[in-house]
Amino acid sequence: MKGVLLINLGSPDSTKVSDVRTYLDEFLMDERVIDIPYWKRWLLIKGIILNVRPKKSAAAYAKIWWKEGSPLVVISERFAKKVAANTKMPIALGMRYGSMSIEKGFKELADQGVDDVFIVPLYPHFAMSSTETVLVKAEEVRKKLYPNMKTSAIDSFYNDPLYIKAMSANIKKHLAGFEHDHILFSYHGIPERHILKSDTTKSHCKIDGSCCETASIAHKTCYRHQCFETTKAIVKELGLKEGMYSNSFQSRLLKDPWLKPYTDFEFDRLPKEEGKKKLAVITPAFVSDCLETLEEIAMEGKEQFLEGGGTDYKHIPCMNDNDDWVEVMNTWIDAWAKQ
Ligand SMILES: C=CC1=C(C)c2cc3[nH]c(cc4nc(cc5[nH]c(cc1n2)c(C)c5CCC(=O)O)C(CCC(=O)O)=C4C)c(C)c3C=C
Ligand SMILES: [Fe+2]
Ligand SMILES: [Fe+2]
Repeated sequence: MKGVLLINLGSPDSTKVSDVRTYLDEFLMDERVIDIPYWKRWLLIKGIILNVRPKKSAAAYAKIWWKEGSPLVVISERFAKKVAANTKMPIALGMRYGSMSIEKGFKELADQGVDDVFIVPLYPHFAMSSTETVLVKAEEVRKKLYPNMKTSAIDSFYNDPLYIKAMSANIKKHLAGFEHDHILFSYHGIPERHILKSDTTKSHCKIDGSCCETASIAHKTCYRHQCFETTKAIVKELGLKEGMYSNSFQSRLLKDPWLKPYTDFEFDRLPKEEGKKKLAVITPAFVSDCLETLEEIAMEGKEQFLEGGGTDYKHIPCMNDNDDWVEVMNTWIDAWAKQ
């Protein structure tokens, strides 16, 4: 029997510093997230980061936490429930990190007699720290616990016309009544070196981004190219004018260079250097709202932009469990099931 496993990133169990530490330990010890030799990662994460970061992150989570739990988890559960209501196929949800694990998701499907699983990482764009680590972990679990199960995975959907249409409709709905002079497309950042590591041709991708407009098979796994393509497609769908929008990358950690321009620098630069005072921010790398959108963009970003000279600011919510997005997922699932 066929079934679907939706996989998102995951959150701590609560905003307690100890729970946040456990979650960050699993997340940051992932070799596809902090991609340095094991002993160096161990010293950096266990010796330094886990002594300071959990307290700071726990305080940030406390600002956005819902009565039902982490917004990312609650929204993903609501989404999965709605998708399940529109199909006869069993639908399960798992998280790459935290207690709502990928193992649990597989078990739920296996218990219902599923032996052919469609894996859907809930990330539109490929990155080694998001899609790849999900697929590697899912394969590890399958091999170890369900060796007779068949699996296949959805392709990155950054330019899928259905995703673009649903995203654009969501943006249009939330922009209504908000007068703006600029739209910032803020994507989750990654360290620049990840772009080179994920280049399957080992020659196409360049740190400076001069490669992203030249067609290449490397773009199948190029996060920056895929982000730019999402922007272009949404711009086309919404008919946005040149000069009225731009891209940036958020959520840097540690000192290495990450993809540029940095979102927090843009919050200062746009009002000061470009005279943009009324800003709408959209976050297409996230299908559900989470710490990085609700705290970093909707709260911290707003404060920074207004302090820097901006006058109006709005974060456009992610698609979350809206009906268009649910319908898109059901269409993809049906298409896979018919193959
Ligand atoms: C080196 C560190 C990180 C990389 C690389 C990275 C890539 C990456 N992350 C997401 C999506 C999310 N990240 C979220 C939180 C988060 N991310 C990092 C670090 C890296 N992410 C940390 C340490 C945290 C935890 C919070 C913090 O301490 O700042 C979240 C939100 C989770 C939630 O519970 O709400 C998401 C979603 C993507 C898509 C990505 C690569 C493209
Ligand atoms: Fe992240
Ligand atoms: Fe590129």
